Amino acid sequence: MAALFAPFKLKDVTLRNRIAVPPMCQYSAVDGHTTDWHQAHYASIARGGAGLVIVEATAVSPEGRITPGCTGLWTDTQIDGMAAIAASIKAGGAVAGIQIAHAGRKASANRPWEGDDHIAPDDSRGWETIAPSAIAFGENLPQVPRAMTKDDIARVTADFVAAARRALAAGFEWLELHFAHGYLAQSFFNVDANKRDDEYGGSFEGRSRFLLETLAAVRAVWPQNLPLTARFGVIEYDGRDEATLAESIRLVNLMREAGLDMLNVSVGFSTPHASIPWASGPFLAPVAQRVREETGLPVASSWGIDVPEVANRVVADGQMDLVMIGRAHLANPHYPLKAAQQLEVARPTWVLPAPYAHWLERYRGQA
Ligand SMILES: Cc1cc2c(cc1C)N(C[C@H](O)[C@H](O)[C@H](O)COP(=O)(O)O)c1[nH]c(=O)[nH]c(=O)c1N2
Ligand SMILES: CC(=O)[C@H]1CCCN(Cc2ccccc2)C1
Repeated sequence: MAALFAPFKLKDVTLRNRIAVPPMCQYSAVDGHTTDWHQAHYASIARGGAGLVIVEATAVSPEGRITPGCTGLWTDTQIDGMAAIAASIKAGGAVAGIQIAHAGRKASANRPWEGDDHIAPDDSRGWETIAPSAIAFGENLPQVPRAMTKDDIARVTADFVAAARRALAAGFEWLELHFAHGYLAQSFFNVDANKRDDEYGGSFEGRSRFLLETLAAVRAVWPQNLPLTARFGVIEYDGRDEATLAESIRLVNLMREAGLDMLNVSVGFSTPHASIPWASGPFLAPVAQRVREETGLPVASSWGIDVPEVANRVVADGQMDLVMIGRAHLANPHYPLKAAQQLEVARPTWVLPAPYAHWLERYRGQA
């Protein structure tokens, strides 16, 4: 049995295999509401055979969006569209997950293919951004955010709780907190982005407070029998990796104690000056393994792990429990079929739903 196609049980949820479609923004929402684009995108990708499909970073408030085209769960009218998507993912045979997020100082930006930069200050499409401190990300995101007050912090944590409730109402069974990629939560933890001198900054405890408080608040409303996970950047590739990793693992252990069920290991993306080893294949797999071994949590990870044999090996070797395979699914929503064929899984076509699998199985030897 190929390790990649072994089922995976977490709390009361069982995935049919170790292939997860990670959250991938579609930038196609209208005032945070999903559209036909999302419905078709998620339904088709879920039919491809992945065990888990996680819906894109979904903002907990309007100012928490990255771009005006990002989805939201900040108001009840956004639930119906998400409920239809969750139902389609389940109908495709995958577990329906969703990631909830606040973009912090990276918010109020143009779509990647429309500049990938902050919306100009005089452009009415944009909005004021907020962050732990009045420090800009830089380069294409030069806008200096407003430093959050304690009331802002309490409100955003409450927004995460409200969004989690809406995600549950929509029928999602897997919730991921977006604590990575230089967005609000990551920036609270990052020593360069967070220069606060109150209890939400400074020491490790201060910089961890927002993440731990928000995790605890969401855990209290998310059913204990359903997975509550977080995507968190444990490394920045900014020259201080060992120190960052040590602190990050310390925080992940505290998250585990606060009820986190799994960590989705990612990169911090807190600075435009990082040296990320993109060309090194599955560069994050050894980091994921270290987190898995030093926290005892199941871990997922990603970044360039799309060759089936490589994806299979990182699971077989115990580096991660789930492989988040993103862009390869944009290129081929039936990626798991290709993986099943290459890994010589029995009756590979049956990773697809019966209306497809039956007829493909009859054409043996088809590439
Ligand atoms: C178009 C698009 C959109 C997003 C992403 C990527 C891309 C390409 N990624 C990162 C993604 O989940 C994944 O981790 C990376 O793409 C790396 O995996 P692959 O190398 O693509 O398999 C991403 N990550 C995340 O945590 N939340 C998100 O909403 C998004 N959105
Ligand atoms: C929302 C989120 O976490 C995403 C938004 C799109 C860019 N993502 C980061 C990314 C960088 C390089 C290649 C692929 C992805 C982060």
